[in-house]
Amino acid sequence: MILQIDAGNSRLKWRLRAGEEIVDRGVVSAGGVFDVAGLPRPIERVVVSTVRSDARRVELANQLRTSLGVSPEFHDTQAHQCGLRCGYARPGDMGADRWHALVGAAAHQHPPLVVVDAGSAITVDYLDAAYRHRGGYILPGERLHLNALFGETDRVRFQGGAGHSGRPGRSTNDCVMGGLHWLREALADRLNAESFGAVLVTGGDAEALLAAGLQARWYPELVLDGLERVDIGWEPDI
Ligand SMILES: Nc1ncnc2c1ncn2[C@@H]1O[C@H](COP(=O)(O)OP(=O)(O)O)[C@@H](O)[C@H]1O
Ligand SMILES: CC(C)(COP(=O)(O)O)[C@@H](O)C(=O)NCCC(=O)O
Ligand SMILES: [K+]
Repeated sequence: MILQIDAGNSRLKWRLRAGEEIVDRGVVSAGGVFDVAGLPRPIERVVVSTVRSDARRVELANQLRTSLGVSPEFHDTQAHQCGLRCGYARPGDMGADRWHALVGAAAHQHPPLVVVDAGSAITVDYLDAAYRHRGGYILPGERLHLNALFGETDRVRFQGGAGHSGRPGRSTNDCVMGGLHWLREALADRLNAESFGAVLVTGGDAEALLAAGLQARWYPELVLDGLERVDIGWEPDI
């Protein structure tokens, strides 16, 4: 079996593939322990897409090697791979999750397309009909947004809560949660107003963006879908 890992800044997402079948999958939150020892065996290979630091990459590799006796294969952004061309002058600077999400999107949907990954950061990337990455945007994700308000102010304190009245807030909590909803709606409206191509959304806050009106197809494991295509050398039937 092959263990596929998407190690983001907030959570580690994984799934175990045996041929055509996904036999297990999971999410490990920040600070949580990835109980690798408890996974079904045998695991012959481990492939990883990660945006974490080199030190955290080494830590993950050591854990996997110790627990599974397998050295993970890390896949990073490439200038040209799976028929796609990266729009960065320095491809290695672009987060591997963004690159793999683009590959995964191209495998699900003929471009032109837009990929939105609502993770620790919200990323938006554009792939044209010739499979060329035309660049993108990086914004703070919801957790970072709320952490910044809490951490960088003395008096903005809130409990959270999903509901949004649609009216201006009359308490600190409602102002904060309403403001978060405003940002979701603003991003959804901005993307809905574009006509670049189909929008695909992934990431831990994807459902919140969809609930705020984003018109997009939801692929919860888009990064892992792309990592898998990179691993098997997939190419689009252009
Ligand atoms: N249990 C959770 N732990 C952390 N973030 C979560 C959780 N559930 C939902 N989220 C939301 O998902 C976002 C992180 O999404 P994710 O795609 O896992 O990020 P990354 O790929 O950057 O690790 C956070 O901004 C947070 O709002
Ligand atoms: C922008 C990101 C933090 C998003 O990662 P995530 O939110 O999934 O943890 C990640 O793609 C990254 O570290 N990128 C490096 C900078 C760049 O892509 O230009
Ligand atoms: K991500």
